[in-house]
Amino acid sequence: MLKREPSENFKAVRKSFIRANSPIFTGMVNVVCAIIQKDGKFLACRRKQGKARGGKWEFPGGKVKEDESPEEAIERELHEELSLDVKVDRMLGSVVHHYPDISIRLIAMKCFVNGGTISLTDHDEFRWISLSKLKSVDFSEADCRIIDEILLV
Ligand SMILES: Nc1nc2c([nH]c(=O)n2[C@H]2C[C@H](O)[C@@H](COP(=O)(O)OP(=O)(O)OP(=O)(O)O)O2)c(=O)[nH]1
Repeated sequence: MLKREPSENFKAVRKSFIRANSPIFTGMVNVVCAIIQKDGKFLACRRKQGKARGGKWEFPGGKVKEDESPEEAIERELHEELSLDVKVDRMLGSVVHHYPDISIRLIAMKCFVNGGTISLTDHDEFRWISLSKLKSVDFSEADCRIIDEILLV
């Protein structure tokens, strides 16, 4: 099948869309997190002490850089932080959350693992958690909303 490259116009529109969502315009930091399932359980990681929200559990990911798409960001972050090669299946949704130090738009991306084994750098523990147990884990506030508003509906 013929694979067409995106046109220059499409690339320019995509770039300005990403810019328009940058913290400079919105005052909000875009953070992507990966929803990865294995045998019906969800991958969660605990942030190291000393980091913002240290000790809290989260879905792994990180901040989207300027000129980076959410898909590129999640693939980069999972590689950097967990040594996992992931591919995005689809975007599940997002929540906006205001912490005292930062306002974030947390974007949940359903991903599948393409390769690698988990090796932690920014987290000190990881777990596979069943849907019914998600509510009993001490997740960051924004992630609790991802659980309530996206995963449990
Ligand atoms: N990665 C991630 N961050 C989350 C989640 N939920 C949540 O509230 N956060 C917060 C924690 C941080 O304040 C912010 C993301 O920062 P981060 O430290 O993970 O980002 P980063 O890897 O790009 O790190 P850095 O370069 O700023 O150190 O969003 C989540 O599920 N995953």
